[in-house]
Amino acid sequence: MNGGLLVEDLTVTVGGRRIVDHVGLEIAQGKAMVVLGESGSGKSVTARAILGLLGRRFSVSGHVTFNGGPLTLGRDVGLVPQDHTAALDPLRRIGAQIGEVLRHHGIVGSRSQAKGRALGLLGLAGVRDAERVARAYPHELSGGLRQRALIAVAVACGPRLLVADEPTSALDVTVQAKVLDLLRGLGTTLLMITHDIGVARLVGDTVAVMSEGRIVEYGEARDVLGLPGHPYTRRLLDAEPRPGVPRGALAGGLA
Ligand SMILES: Nc1ncnc2c1ncn2[C@@H]1O[C@H](COP(=O)(O)OP(=O)(O)OP(=O)(O)O)[C@@H](O)[C@H]1O
Repeated sequence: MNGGLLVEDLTVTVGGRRIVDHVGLEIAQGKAMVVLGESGSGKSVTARAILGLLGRRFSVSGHVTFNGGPLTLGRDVGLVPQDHTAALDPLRRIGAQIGEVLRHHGIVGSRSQAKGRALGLLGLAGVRDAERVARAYPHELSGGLRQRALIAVAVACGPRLLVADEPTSALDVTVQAKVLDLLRGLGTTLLMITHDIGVARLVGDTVAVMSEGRIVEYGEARDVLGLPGHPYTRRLLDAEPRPGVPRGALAGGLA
């Protein structure tokens, strides 16, 4: 593969326990992959291992390449974290937090340049009233706006890969759909982690289903979510609330 993300044979152990087990993933440039699985299946640890963000307690092996070379956090890849309350500094205005990322990476030299650029990034993240949001402290904003602010931070350095870990799980359904649309529309290669099949349907070109640290099923989203081959995927799909379909119908029908 020439472009995109390639993860080969990724294994993570902690305290003698293997929590990610020989995981391989491939995302073509500009495409979106969703890693889907229940809580504790190893999705977040996989994402953090790919980004090199796991602490020393974790032992990590395997290969990660992006566009054929090593992956550099900040320059190549932006992270949209799960918890927008914890990820923003409560004591600093949103504009200053975005500006700091821009200056830290040498993208702008002066404070006034940083300010202008921060407003542009908030606009890109779908914020209509960028001036007001830039002046606000995190607690003055809705969850949806805080998540958009984090997207602005994540895309500040023009990354070609975005990793988003449950980016909309704290948002209500309408805001969730808008933020997912936005992430999808940015055109970067996207790795999204979720336990929500609805999110996987909206975002994924491809879907990898994870259970107990392993990828149990992997393929085009329409195939994996339309006609799942693995019993675990069928159980996940069957637990999805859908109007008019009795629970158990899918697992029973395909088993
Ligand atoms: N710091 C840690 N020390 C020890 N074990 C950990 C640590 N972090 C995660 N784990 C274990 O690794 C496994 C995978 O966790 P992970 O957070 O990747 O799951 P997940 O699929 O992302 O779940 P969730 O959706 O709840 O975040 C779990 O069994 C978890 O207990």
